[in-house]
Amino acid sequence: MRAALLQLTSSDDPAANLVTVRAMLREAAGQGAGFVLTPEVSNCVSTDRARQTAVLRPEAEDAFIAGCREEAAALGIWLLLGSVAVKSDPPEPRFANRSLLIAPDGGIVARYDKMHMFDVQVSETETYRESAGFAPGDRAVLAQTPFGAVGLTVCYDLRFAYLYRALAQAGAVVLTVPSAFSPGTGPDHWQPLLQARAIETGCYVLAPAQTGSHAAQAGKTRRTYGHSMAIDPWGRVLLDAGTEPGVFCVELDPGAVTEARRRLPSLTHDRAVRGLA
Ligand SMILES: O=C(O)CNC(=O)[C@H](CS)NC(=O)CCC(=O)C(=O)O
Repeated sequence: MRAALLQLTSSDDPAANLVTVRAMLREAAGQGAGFVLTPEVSNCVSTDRARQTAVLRPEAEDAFIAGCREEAAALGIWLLLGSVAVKSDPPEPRFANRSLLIAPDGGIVARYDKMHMFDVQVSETETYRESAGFAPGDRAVLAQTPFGAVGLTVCYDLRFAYLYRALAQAGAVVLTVPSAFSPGTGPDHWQPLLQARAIETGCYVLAPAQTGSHAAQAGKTRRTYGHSMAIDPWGRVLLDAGTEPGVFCVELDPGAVTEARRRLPSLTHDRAVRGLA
């Protein structure tokens, strides 16, 4: 199975982003990919609440999602919309940061709302308050596919190892981490965390990312770290996409999951943690 990671510099215009993503989906399918993954908030990178309120829609009315489903069906590919920002069901006023897995017939087979909110002051000049705009999800999601069970996560979730362990112990062989990682944390944390999650679980870790300078919003330019990555179940880096947008392919071998877990079966060696109460 060939997977393709799309590295994007999404703008705050969902219609323009759709045109870009559809072209890249065709390029990925042309390169033989049967599973294509996009980064966090592929439909709209924006920190401007008024702009988001104007352009974002509930999932069922979102033209970006509809267009991507149509393209996936036309190409006959599996598609992970790493995440899309969508309006939540009332009365929740905040948006959902939602990962959608789309089957080759265009149907949505799994949806996961990002659980951990990035409420962090990375430095004097870099502060994030994700929970102000987004409502966190409260359940993990494992999706069955012909290439194995896929555990859905998003970006900052990466720092919470228990989620990945639970997904792997529930049967995941692929873990997805679509992201818009911050330039202040990416250089030191992104790759080691992705490798740790792969090593701990014996899963493939697929992490398509936003990259570069996004449209200025409310006077501030949003920057993201890029470096979309694929890690194999032994923890080796299969792909580092650098910082330019593009389509990046990797080969997935289900046998590699079995082999990594045979050599290092730590996933079955859990002990209860006692003595701290
Ligand atoms: O706000 C949006 O447009 C979409 N959401 C994001 O970009 C989120 C919250 S600001 N980014 C992260 O989770 C980065 C985590 C990170 O960088 C780390 O864990 O170090």
